[in-house]
Amino acid sequence: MPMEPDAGPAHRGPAVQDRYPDDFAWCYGCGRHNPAGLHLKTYPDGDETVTVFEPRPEHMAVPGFVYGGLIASLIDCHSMATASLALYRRDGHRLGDPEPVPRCVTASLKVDYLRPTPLGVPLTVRGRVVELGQRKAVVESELYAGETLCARGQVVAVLAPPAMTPGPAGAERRPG
Ligand SMILES: CCCCCCCC/C=C\CCCCCCCC(=O)SCCNC(=O)CCNC(=O)[C@H](O)C(C)(C)COP(=O)(O)OP(=O)(O)OC[C@H]1O[C@@H](n2cnc3c(N)ncnc32)[C@H](O)[C@@H]1OP(=O)(O)O
Repeated sequence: MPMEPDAGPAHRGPAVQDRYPDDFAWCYGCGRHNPAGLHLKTYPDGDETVTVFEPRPEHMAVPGFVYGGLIASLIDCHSMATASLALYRRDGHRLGDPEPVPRCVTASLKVDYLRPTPLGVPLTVRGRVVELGQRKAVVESELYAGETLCARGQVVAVLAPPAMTPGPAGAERRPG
């Protein structure tokens, strides 16, 4: 049976971030072109999305626990990708289609830190769209360490204006 292009993370098709336009793929959290970035990858999983990331020792808050800013970054980039995928699907596309996935920017990011997040284990972020507008999506994401729910985010994503270009024309692009 042919592999469904967005049938879920088990199939390891393209990640949402693999399909952002090149000019918009420099984000510190998830830009595939940013050599110093975290390179987060978000995959569809049915009506949800999933990102798995194992924090490094330098992502420490206190020994043994993850820095809250990293947790916010995971929820932010994962939720943007979730919103982008929902807008892409709403336009009739599936991940793997040749058209690039539209890029969203974060309008609002709220994170509830429910319990300390341990270092040394992979973290899983799961997200779902709870409101989809013409240019806007509201996404709820949950971050787990193993089976333990450690943080929950609510994020408002807005479609980036298509005509805008990042940085001066012709300039060499640098991350940051
Ligand atoms: C890196 C900065 C990029 C800035 C943009 C550059 C151009 C795009 C180029 C390339 C895109 C790729 C870039 C990669 C990005 C990587 C991810 C990040 O790190 S993002 C960085 C942090 N985020 C910002 O810096 C956004 C700054 N804010 C804004 O630019 C505007 O406020 C923006 C675009 C978010 C909205 O402005 P409006 O004038 O286009 O649209 P309105 O009408 O105000 O809002 C649209 C809908 O969103 C709701 N909304 C807006 N702000 C909200 C808020 N704070 N809370 C709740 N809802 C909000 C509104 O109520 C409205 O909802 P209703 O359609 O009426 O239902």
